[in-house]
Amino acid sequence: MSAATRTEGHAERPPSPGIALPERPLPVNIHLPAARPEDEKASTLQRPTQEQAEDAIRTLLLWAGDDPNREGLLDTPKRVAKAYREWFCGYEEDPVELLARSFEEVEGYDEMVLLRDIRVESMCEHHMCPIIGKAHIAYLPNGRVVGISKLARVVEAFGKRLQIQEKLTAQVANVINDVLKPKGVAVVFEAVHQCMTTRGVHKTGVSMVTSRMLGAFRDDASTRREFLSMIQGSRGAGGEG
Ligand SMILES: Nc1nc2c(ncn2[C@@H]2O[C@H](COP(=O)(O)OP(=O)(O)OP(=O)(O)O)[C@@H](O)[C@H]2O)c(=O)[nH]1
Ligand SMILES: [Zn+2]
Repeated sequence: MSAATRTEGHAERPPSPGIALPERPLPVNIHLPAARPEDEKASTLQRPTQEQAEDAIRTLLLWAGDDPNREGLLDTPKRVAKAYREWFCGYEEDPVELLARSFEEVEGYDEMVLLRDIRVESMCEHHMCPIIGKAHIAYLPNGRVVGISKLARVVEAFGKRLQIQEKLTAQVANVINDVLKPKGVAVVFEAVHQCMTTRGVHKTGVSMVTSRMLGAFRDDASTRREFLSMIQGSRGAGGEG
């Protein structure tokens, strides 16, 4: 379906005041990092206008079987377009930049740093349904540490995109490893996929667990065990989704 699809009655719609648009303008070109350098060209896309995005949502309202021109739905395209700015704000973030500032005055601290139970809100790229859960991130510093909130920000930056959980897990671990160059990184995600609970197979109480271990966490079983035992008490995706 084209994002620019128009629906009947669009021209007669009254203006819909009252919904403030986000202040920060979106870049017109969408640049997605290419998996391989040869894909670089194909990954630059033109962003539709706000009007085109709202038209696309009107089309989906019709597709759902409702009338986009009834009073309750008049502002919905604008609201949904605004909500997309929140749900997908990760595309505007650079995770490398988030980790750029680190601190070396750590008095030789070289034990594990663990951030447990980081709330995860992502969106499944197959159905555009929420993925809700928790992440646990640990690393073994190699002379420097990062501000601890930055690890949670990295989860946000990759989470607030269209994802599959395996890729999300790998991206978080890889960027910490690449930028901080620690002795090891361990990342575990536990999440409920609403595409499995609210539709399709309709299985509730199921969470998906993914992990990526790098460096010492991959090579040394006792380091990995220590990490796993430290997150043991907080297992579970949080009962949501
Ligand atoms: N591996 C993986 N699969 C996911 C993730 N999120 C959703 N899926 C699955 O992606 C699959 C897409 O399967 P398809 O057969 O193409 O889509 P579908 O017909 O809607 O599948 P059903 O969900 O089984 O109804 C489904 O099995 C989903 O459960 C994820 O993060 N990782
Ligand atoms: Zn899905």
